[in-house]
Amino acid sequence: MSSSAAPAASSGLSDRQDAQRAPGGQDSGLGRIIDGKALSESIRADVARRARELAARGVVPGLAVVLVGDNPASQVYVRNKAAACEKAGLHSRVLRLAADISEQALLEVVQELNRDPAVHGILVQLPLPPHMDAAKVIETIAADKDVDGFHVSNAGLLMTGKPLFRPCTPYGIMKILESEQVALRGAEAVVVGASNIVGKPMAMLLLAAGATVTLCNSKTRDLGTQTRRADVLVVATGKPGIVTGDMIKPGATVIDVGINRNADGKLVGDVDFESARRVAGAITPVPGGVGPMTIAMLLVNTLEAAERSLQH
Ligand SMILES: Nc1nc2c(c(=O)[nH]1)N[C@@H](CN(C=O)c1ccc(C(=O)N[C@@H](CCC(=O)O)C(=O)O)cc1)CN2
Repeated sequence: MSSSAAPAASSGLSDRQDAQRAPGGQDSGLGRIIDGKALSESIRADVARRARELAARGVVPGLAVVLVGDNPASQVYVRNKAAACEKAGLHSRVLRLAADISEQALLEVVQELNRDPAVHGILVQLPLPPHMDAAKVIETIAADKDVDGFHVSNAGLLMTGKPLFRPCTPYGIMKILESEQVALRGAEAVVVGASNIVGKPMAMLLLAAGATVTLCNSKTRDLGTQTRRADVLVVATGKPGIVTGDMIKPGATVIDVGINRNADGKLVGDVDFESARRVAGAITPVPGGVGPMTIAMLLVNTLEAAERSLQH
């Protein structure tokens, strides 16, 4: 990590990052580990409080989760979503469908949920089996129940600066940056990975917050030249170790979205954590960084869908 301790305005670091440096401008040598689990728990507690207020007005927020097939990771995520709902006082319904169900039958399940007034939020767990057109399935979800924020209408609203539902992972990352007091206005933000679920909406949210955004993809030449400019670096490629410490600007905030299992069965991100931590000002770990925030923000989106239902 850099040994200079310039003020936040010129270093590109948050106040908290600068404050963390030792007196005399000496660094500890390691970036701080951002605790996404703790932050997600405080958000979930707030959702629980708001859900109790809604319940007092006669509305229990309801989430329907559709799981097609038996992908082991998806089964865990869906179980965790249902458990998180229950803990926060939200009602959840999990619909488990066989891997060989027809696309038409799945669309009918979604349409039925669209009509159900007790269901405020609907999500179809991804990935879907290969015989399904995921985009078609997502477009079938009513946009005002699309708590994943993946529907083309919600993508358009986000792009034009009037978001209804923000996709949960990028939304969770924005909450992490806010809680870390990272100054985004005028900051250089680099997003590696241009998926519809994470990279593209992430770029939109950072842009809306005033950052200058570079969105890299799998064809970006000399990735390190781009990433080394970043005050805020978000990596979401699904490629373990694609970003190493030498590709990071000293003091940068590094957000690792990757969840990969290495040869030893250990979960690792897309960022090489050990080398990155020697350069970054702060970094999210895997596990315990972005992942828990994804589920917390799903609860927020579901709760807000239910709150909006009272306004109609
Ligand atoms: N319909 C959707 N499908 C998928 C989404 C999504 O947001 N909507 N995102 C991912 C999976 N996902 C949620 O669905 C998800 C992934 C990881 C975590 C998480 O908490 N990870 C933990 C580690 C968990 C483990 O031990 O495996 C962590 O990072 O600490 C939550 C949600 C793809 N599909």
